[in-house]
Amino acid sequence: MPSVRSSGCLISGTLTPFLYPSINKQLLRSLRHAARHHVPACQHRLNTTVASQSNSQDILPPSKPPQDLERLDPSPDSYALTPFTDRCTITFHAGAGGHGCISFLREKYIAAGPPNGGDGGTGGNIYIQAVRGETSLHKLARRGILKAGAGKNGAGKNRGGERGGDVLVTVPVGTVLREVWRRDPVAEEEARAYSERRKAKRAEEDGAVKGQYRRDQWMLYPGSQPSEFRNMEFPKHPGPRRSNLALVQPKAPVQLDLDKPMEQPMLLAAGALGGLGNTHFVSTDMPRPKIATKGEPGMSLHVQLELKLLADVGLVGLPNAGKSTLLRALTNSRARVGDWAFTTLQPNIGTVVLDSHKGRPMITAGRRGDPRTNFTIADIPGVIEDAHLDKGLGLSFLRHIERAAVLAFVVDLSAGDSVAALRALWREVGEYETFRNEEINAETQKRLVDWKPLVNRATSEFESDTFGDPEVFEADASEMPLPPLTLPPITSKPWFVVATKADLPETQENFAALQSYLAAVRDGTVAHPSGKKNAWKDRPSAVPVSAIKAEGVERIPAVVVDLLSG
Ligand SMILES: Nc1nc2c(ncn2[C@@H]2O[C@H](COP(=O)(O)OP(=O)(O)OP(=O)(O)O)[C@@H](O)[C@H]2O)c(=O)[nH]1
Ligand SMILES: [Mg+2]
Repeated sequence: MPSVRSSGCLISGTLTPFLYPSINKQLLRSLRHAARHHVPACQHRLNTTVASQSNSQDILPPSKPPQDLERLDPSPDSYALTPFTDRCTITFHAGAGGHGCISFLREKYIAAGPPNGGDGGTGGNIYIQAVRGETSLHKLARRGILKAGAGKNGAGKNRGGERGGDVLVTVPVGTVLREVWRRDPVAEEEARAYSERRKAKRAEEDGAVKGQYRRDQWMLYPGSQPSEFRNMEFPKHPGPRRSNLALVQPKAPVQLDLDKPMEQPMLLAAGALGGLGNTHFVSTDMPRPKIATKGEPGMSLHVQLELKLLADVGLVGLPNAGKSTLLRALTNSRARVGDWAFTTLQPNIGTVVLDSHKGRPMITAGRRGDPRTNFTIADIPGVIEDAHLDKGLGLSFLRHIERAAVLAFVVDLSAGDSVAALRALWREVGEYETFRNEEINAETQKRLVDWKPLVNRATSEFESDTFGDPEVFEADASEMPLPPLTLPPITSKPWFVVATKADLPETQENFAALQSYLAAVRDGTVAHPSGKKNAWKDRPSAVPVSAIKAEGVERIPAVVVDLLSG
């Protein structure tokens, strides 16, 4: 019935009386009636509150608007694939400096005035800032390279070049940045100048050398003959120069653990200085210098970014336990839900807003006393038996579990013994922890023997004074993996259990068994399900919910905030 559908969409619009004044009230009423019976097709697009006549309405409590619950049991195509990346490498290029200008005053009756070439502009800086609200590194992973703007060249009338544009890199809170390699042309030049000075000292000839100049350092007046410069005595080159900002740059190799939101951006790589205009080279011998210096080239920094903290809460559960449905019930997430295992293939992050900023704060607890207005939840792919041996989606998602502050074990009350399910989940997590510790130990051993940190190569040259081995430079350092991050043990994290599908019949006994098991763990009469000694067991609790009906989920934020605040 395409005609009815289109008119159904039409009548809901507020502009209808103006656009279609001929449609009388009677006709509108009959169209509305027809549209009500054909809502599903256009309701999605209109986002109206027209009541659906679907079967699901029978099981819904009358107080809830139906569309709120429809999103908890969506059709397979009603989801958004949120891009997600928790580790990436990226190269930052700070801006190069603009060149100095060679110019002379020229006015009426002053045919050949004094020099007035301005200096080149400074290159743009690279800043980094950890902010709340970002949950993934996918935007940076897609860029691969980020360049700050180069400084503009100087101009006549002593006008300096414009500064290059800065780049601000925003990353999620909990990102770890580690330097893989860097190329700092100014440091290389410093090393070169140092070794040349030593050579010159030996030959007892320092200072200006007639007819000898490095073409890559100087700008030459285009109107002159090359022979002019061949016979010219060049002034001493000012040498490699750095901006004062470079002093506040973090020392090489950069290692940053950005685990708190930053109020101000932090400088990562300062832009290079611009070249000097020809006014700087005026002397009695050379009153009208036809030379200026080039701008310094900008530095490059290749770093690895890794999310140490993925989200405040990680949902850990067997496949099909209802994790994605729970995330949809708690947040605005559009995670895919399906009645089959491995519906979720990569983490989905949702944000639970605790305070709507209307009236008094609802919950004012935080890790350092600051008011917490929201927290994030990560829906992670389902864990299966022997996942720690890389079965199923294996280690990749266990890695994500390690990156949550609080673990929420999601067990399906309708799928057999939930105590056994919880223990199976903990067994995998515990095994993974053992496996990871071994991995880190092995890595440390290896690196003690043959791993050299990838330090600033120019600095190492400077120290060794063995300039000029290009082979050392060309080694592809990006291939060299960095050691794994050291993270707090998973078993030390606070945890609780979300018992889902409590709306299904005969789930009460299962939940009662789960509760008594948790009470026994708390009291110490039963060992911690991971089998680890120092595991967290202060106050594990179980929350029964029906995620599909959004019942019982409102208790979860309070439990999470309690565990997050320690
Ligand atoms: N009756 C009932 N069904 C539920 C509930 N929660 C989820 N389901 C259903 O269980 C099935 C699996 O839900 P998902 O949310 O996709 O499960 P999952 O844990 O994310 O699954 P994977 O992503 O494969 O690990 C879907 O058909 C849901 O509709 C619930 O509280 N009650
Ligand atoms: Mg899922």
